[in-house]
Amino acid sequence: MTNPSTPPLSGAPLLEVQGLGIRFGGLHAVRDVTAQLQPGRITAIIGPNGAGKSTFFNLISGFYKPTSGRIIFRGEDITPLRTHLVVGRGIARTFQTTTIYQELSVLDNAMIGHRVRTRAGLLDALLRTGRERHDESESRAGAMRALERVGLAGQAALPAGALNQEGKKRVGIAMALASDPHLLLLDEPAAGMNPEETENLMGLIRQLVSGGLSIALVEHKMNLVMGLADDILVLHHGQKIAQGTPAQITRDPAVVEAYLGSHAHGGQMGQEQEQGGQPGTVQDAGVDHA
Ligand SMILES: Nc1ncnc2c1ncn2[C@@H]1O[C@H](COP(=O)(O)OP(=O)(O)OP(=O)(O)O)[C@@H](O)[C@H]1O
Repeated sequence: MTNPSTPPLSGAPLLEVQGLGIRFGGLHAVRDVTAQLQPGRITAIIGPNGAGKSTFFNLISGFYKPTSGRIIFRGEDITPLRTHLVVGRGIARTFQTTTIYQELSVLDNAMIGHRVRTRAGLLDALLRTGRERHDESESRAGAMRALERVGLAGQAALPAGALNQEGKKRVGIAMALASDPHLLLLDEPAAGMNPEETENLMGLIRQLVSGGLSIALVEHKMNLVMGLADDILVLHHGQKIAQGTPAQITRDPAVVEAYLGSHAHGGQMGQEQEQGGQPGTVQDAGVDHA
């Protein structure tokens, strides 16, 4: 499924990884992955537990340095850059477990997102040193713009802890958006959300993309992935086994095998199977539909 607002492919990828890999001791967590992410699109990265999805995100965002391969973003080789420089180039991410500061206001959280991501100075941000005060108005404006984008401008003064689960997720996304990225990486954005909240989140993601943002997400909930993604990259044992549209991916024998295999070996996917899935598809392979 392609978003109605999806722009035609212009040719130049937004992000390209070439032979990307990382080893942890003897474990090859990501191995020789070559793939492209196109601008203005939603790319989902899926795969059984332990497939290397989060590690892939950590590589792209500069948290881990690859042991092989290159990462090209908007035509620039960003492989050697440290995290805050990667953010400066326009890649921001959320985390599986979003760290928000419950006692601080929604606005302060978004401002911390702006400062941490652009200056790599959490302590500065929390202690409000002179340098930070100097940047305060810039951060405030950036944070407010981010809150408007996630629909939280009206709750800016509330303590973040007063928001419901969906609101807290939106704060986490605003923290990432505060650096005004070109590419937003969402790590399991729907984790812990009920179906209604998940639907709302999908609406927000579509809205952000129609506003010009490109998004890559790691997600286990297949209804979200299949309903949202323009393009899906499938990892298994750290390797890319397929990339294509949701329709292509659900019928890809290697993908079905990877999911069925992981299900058969102790149900690694760990989620219940929904009634009525189509036989021989990823939906049928023990993947969570939420
Ligand atoms: N910092 C690290 N040190 C050692 N091993 C790691 C590290 N980070 C990840 N791994 C290992 O790399 C492999 C891939 O992990 P990763 O978290 O990327 O998988 P995943 O696909 O995101 O899994 P899940 O769906 O469970 O979140 C796993 O075997 C994991 O234990």
